[in-house]
Amino acid sequence: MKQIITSWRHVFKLDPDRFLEDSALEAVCLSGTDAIMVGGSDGVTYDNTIDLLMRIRRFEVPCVLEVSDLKAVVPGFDLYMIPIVLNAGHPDWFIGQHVRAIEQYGYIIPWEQLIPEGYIVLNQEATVARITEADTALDSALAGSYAQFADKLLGLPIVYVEYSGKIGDMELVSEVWRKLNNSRLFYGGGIADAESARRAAAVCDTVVVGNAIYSDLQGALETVRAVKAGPSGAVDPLAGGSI
Ligand SMILES: CC(C)=CCC/C(C)=C/CC/C(C)=C/CC/C(C)=C/CC/C(C)=C/CC/C(C)=C/CC/C(C)=C/COP(=O)(O)OP(=O)(O)O
Ligand SMILES: O=P(O)(O)OC[C@@H](O)CO
Ligand SMILES: [Mg+2]
Repeated sequence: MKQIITSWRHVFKLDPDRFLEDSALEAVCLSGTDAIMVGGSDGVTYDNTIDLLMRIRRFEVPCVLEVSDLKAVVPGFDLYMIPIVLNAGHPDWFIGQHVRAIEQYGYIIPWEQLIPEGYIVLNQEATVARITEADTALDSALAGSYAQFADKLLGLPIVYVEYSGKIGDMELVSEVWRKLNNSRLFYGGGIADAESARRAAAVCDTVVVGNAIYSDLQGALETVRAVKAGPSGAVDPLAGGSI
């Protein structure tokens, strides 16, 4: 099942702490996106997570939880994404919380459902940067070195360039992508319409769209087709997949 991530080109990230009416959730789940990722950097609780999971489960789209708080780990997701913040200013966000989680819950962890993600956090205004005290002042070369560390030394399946809340430097993203051999590159941050989606899709493996779902649903929905269409503009009927 973990293999499924290699077919993802587009992912919508839904925040359990934000309101989304039923019609909007339906449009997101039926949009043709490859997966729904549930997660946020704060305000995520067991109750708001299970509520959102139950609403998404009315649809067939794969649904994964990005774990940011142990108290909000809900059973029933297809996969559990485990963020490791490579450029965190405090080791808690790289290894500390993870080891404590394993110490506490190791006996019930469904390892075959866990996928680690090596985050490179680059927007210093984002909550995730503040919480993890991330060193966001990286140039392309240094970001590429973090990526190589994650890919070649740690063997992580995903490197995630995170600009949450703003559009990133696509030259830097492209440089990071060139440095990867085995890890997939996820890009997230400020993708809000077809044009920004196309530019990101050209320099990464998987485009993640979050905030736009809440601020401009129509623009967010257009990103699916833009990402899947590829550079020629033609939609690949074989792209995407299901569990
Ligand atoms: C089914 C079952 C019983 C499962 C048990 C599974 C289990 C207990 C597994 C534990 C395994 C494990 C090792 C867990 C790690 C625990 C943990 C809490 C690790 C820390 C994760 C971390 C580094 C969090 C920091 C924040 C972060 C990177 C969040 C990721 C999501 C993100 C960046 C969202 C952006 O959110 P947004 O709200 O948009 O933020 P901004 O405001 O910044 O834009
Ligand atoms: O919310 P946006 O800016 O789209 O970013 C998506 C995702 O990378 C957030 O973790
Ligand atoms: Mg967000």
